[in-house]
Amino acid sequence: MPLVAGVDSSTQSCKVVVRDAESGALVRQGRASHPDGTEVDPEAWWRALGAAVDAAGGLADVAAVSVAGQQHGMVCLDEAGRVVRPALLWNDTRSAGAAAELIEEAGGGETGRRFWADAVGLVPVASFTATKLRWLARHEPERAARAAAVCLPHDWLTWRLAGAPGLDALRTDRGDASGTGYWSAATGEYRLDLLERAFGRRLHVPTVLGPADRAGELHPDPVGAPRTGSGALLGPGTGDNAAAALGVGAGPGDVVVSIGTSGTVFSVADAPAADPDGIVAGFADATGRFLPLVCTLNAARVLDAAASMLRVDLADLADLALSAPAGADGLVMVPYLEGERTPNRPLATGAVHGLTLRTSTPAHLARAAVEGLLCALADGLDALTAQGATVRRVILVGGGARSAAVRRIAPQVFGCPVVVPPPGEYVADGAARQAAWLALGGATPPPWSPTGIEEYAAEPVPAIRHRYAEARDRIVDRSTS
Ligand SMILES: Nc1ncnc2c1ncn2[C@@H]1O[C@H](COP(=O)(O)OP(=O)(O)O)[C@@H](O)[C@H]1O
Ligand SMILES: O=C(CO)[C@@H](O)[C@H](O)COP(=O)(O)O
Repeated sequence: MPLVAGVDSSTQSCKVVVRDAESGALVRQGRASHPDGTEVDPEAWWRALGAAVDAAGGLADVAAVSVAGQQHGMVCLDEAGRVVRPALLWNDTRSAGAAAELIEEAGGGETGRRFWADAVGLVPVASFTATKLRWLARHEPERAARAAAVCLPHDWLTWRLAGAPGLDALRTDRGDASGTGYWSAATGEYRLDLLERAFGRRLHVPTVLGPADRAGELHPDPVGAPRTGSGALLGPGTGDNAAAALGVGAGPGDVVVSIGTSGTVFSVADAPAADPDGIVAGFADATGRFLPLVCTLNAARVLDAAASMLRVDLADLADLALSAPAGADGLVMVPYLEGERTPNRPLATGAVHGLTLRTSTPAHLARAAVEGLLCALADGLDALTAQGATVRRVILVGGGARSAAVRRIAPQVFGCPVVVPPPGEYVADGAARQAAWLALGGATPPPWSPTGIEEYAAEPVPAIRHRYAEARDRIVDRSTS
């Protein structure tokens, strides 16, 4: 049976799975950490990929490899293919002013937002690649002058696995291209005029491949990546959310909620989204369809922060949260710890409301943290529904789905059944499924589907969301002094 490999180069770490192409059975896996920070030298991803591949027993025996990665990160390359500066990641908010400028230049307000939504399915926020290019052009003109090409984290890693064979060999896919702000999921074409509007001139961009197209071949000895072997096919790869949809096999009525560094809420759709409010991003998926998506900046790290404040580990945090009553007796946490993208409040800080003697306990704070992060995602679920998505059930994935409290409180907040696949790497799995599609051929990906799914149901508790909605806008921006 042929083996295939899938990579998830996400914000906090790199994960590699090796699976049987036909059955999808897991054969081996590995992971390695990424450095902290919102700007990262891509070489650190390359080293982590090498370590994760090594931990997964190498790639010498695989028939195909696909890379999925964190979306939107700006990787600028010079004529010789060297990075011109560390990549600015999706959660770097320094380009918030650039986003506002791009909307203003398109007519401002509702007119400007509608222009961008109609053109590329997105309204600029700090996360998107186009706004990062504007920031680079304005703030680092010398580095900007050296840029010859721009690509995304997964494009760059795929290109390195192919041996970095010149800028013309850069490849991407619809899913990740749709998060740049200069490629339209609706038309399937680049808008290089918008890239030029953002950056001041055109740059070379990767060729956009179809869902099971070949991006190249694994180089026999890509420098620094141990035991890769050679000759395996390279898939087009995709953004991490599109890969997760493929990994869990999301179908009609399924909304995927991923609680990783980002919180994302998305579904697979037959038509592109164009939300002039900018809440729902009109991405493409990894099967030739579309992926309307809402993304928050604050998700699993809200749990990390609450656990650290309470000096407990994540398992104890979950126990504490479940020991407090639903609604935490009115204690509400608005979890904008890194500013926020949805709603677009890049300078916002988090807040805790409703402190009384009764609610001043570790259990109440733990509960408020879990409920706050879920309420922010529930707002995303409402926005997705308003754009036409049907929510029969939520499929919960990402590191945060390992929390028993998140799993049990989620149906109370979302108001629908929540299913949780067994703990796993669904982004890497989606990439592996894409690689299997390439290796085996056919009109659709091989029919892998996760087994051992657990279902969580609970009576909805609308008071949790009402109380959160009252507190949501009572926040203060970060001090800039
Ligand atoms: N048992 C757990 N309970 C709560 N959170 C967890 C648990 N295990 C891992 N996490 C959190 O998951 C996050 C990483 O999730 P992951 O989906 O891998 O993120 P990313 O893909 O953005 O790198 C970390 O912030 C980590 O604290
Ligand atoms: O910006 C988005 C989606 O628009 C994020 O979802 C990134 O793609 C990062 O993902 P994680 O590392 O949190 O999985």
